[in-house]
Amino acid sequence: MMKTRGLEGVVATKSSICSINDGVLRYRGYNIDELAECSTFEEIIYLLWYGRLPLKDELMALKQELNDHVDVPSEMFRQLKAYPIEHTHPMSVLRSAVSTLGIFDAHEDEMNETANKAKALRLQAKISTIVAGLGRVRQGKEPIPPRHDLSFAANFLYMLNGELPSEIEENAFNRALVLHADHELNASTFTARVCVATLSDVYSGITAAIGALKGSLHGGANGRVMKMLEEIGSVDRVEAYVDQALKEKRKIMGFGHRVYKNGDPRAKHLKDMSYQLTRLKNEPKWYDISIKLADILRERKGLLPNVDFYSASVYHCLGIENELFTPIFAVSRTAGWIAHIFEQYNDNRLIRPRALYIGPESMPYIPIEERNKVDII
Ligand SMILES: CC(=O)SCCNC(=O)CCNC(=O)[C@H](O)C(C)(C)COP(=O)(O)OP(=O)(O)OC[C@H]1O[C@@H](n2cnc3c(N)ncnc32)[C@H](O)[C@@H]1OP(=O)(O)O
Ligand SMILES: O=C([O-])CC(=O)C(=O)O
Repeated sequence: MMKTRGLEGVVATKSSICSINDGVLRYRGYNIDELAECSTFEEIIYLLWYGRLPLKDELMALKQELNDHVDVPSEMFRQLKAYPIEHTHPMSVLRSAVSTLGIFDAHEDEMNETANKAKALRLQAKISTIVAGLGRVRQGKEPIPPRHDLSFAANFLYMLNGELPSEIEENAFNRALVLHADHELNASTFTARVCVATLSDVYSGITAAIGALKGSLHGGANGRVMKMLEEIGSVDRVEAYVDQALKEKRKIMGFGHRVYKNGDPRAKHLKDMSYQLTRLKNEPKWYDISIKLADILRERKGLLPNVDFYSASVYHCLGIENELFTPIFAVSRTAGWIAHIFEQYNDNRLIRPRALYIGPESMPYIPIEERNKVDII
């Protein structure tokens, strides 16, 4: 029986989508550094789903298809407004919204490659509209209908902020989407694969994955990073904050990683973007606090920033509220989840491990009339 806590180091499946070897992250063999510099999120969707980079016309066709499906049923937003949004985390709303989207899809339970690809496309296009609309509704504003002529990144920022992003903003958001798109067998991807390995549908797989991404040990850390930076407030308060947190044995959000022990290769890109955007928006303190925090944690605990750390100040500078950071992570990771769902369907076997039972054995059943505490504990 396997006894590794949290399945650390366990190889649970074969995959040709994403690799992490010697601290180097690759999508389908392409180094993340090169993809972050050169590619668009639409290209990454193609790469993850179809296994190779697209040709020009293939990329055009994918962009067209995404744009064709970017509208969501008006009923979706009516439902969204009916949720008690003021006191519900947007990840919970998103979890319900994606599940609802499945209900509106007449082909939800159709199980063949063509139908699954069509559902994936609809989901990837619409999840962006839902998250941007949710961001608006949370601020008491009306959702803005998507445009059909913009890049994935620009359309999201347009639907959220009501104005076209600058080139710098569009590029930064595109790069963040590229960097978050997939990450081997992380907890939410594993969840999606377990779900669809029962031959459940794509919407169920993504809904399950959203539930897993929400947690603070996973994607839920990014919003909490910004909350922490705000709580710290200035560079001269960083040291005292870290001392107190470590004394109370609190986890510092955005640091540490199960797989990377010498640093997350995505963090340096987000760090550069954080520097650029905090200067551009005249809010340098978020970067300065982040740098000091990272220096102290490296010195004291050998802990290094993960993908969630610098993405916080990046999103903040793009005018996005903290609570929407994790839903945005989900918009990007949907590309990876879907690639893994396809891979799972293509060579499926039910995922059903065993547990090492450590509870009591051979307990005699005592009828309730005769039961007392001593007999049952
Ligand atoms: C997209 C993503 O999911 S990236 C991860 C996002 N999550 C976070 O940023 C939350 C903060 N980080 C963490 O909780 C962890 O580092 C995780 C969940 C990412 C990895 O967890 P694990 O691989 O299980 O490592 P584990 O929690 O056992 O940590 C090992 C040691 O480092 C410490 N440690 C790890 N991360 C942190 C942290 N962020 N702050 C303080 N201490 C930490 C642990 O307390 C533990 O110390 P101990 O051995 O003295 O008990
Ligand atoms: O791989 C992990 O465990 C978490 C992570 O960084 C991600 O999902 O991007």
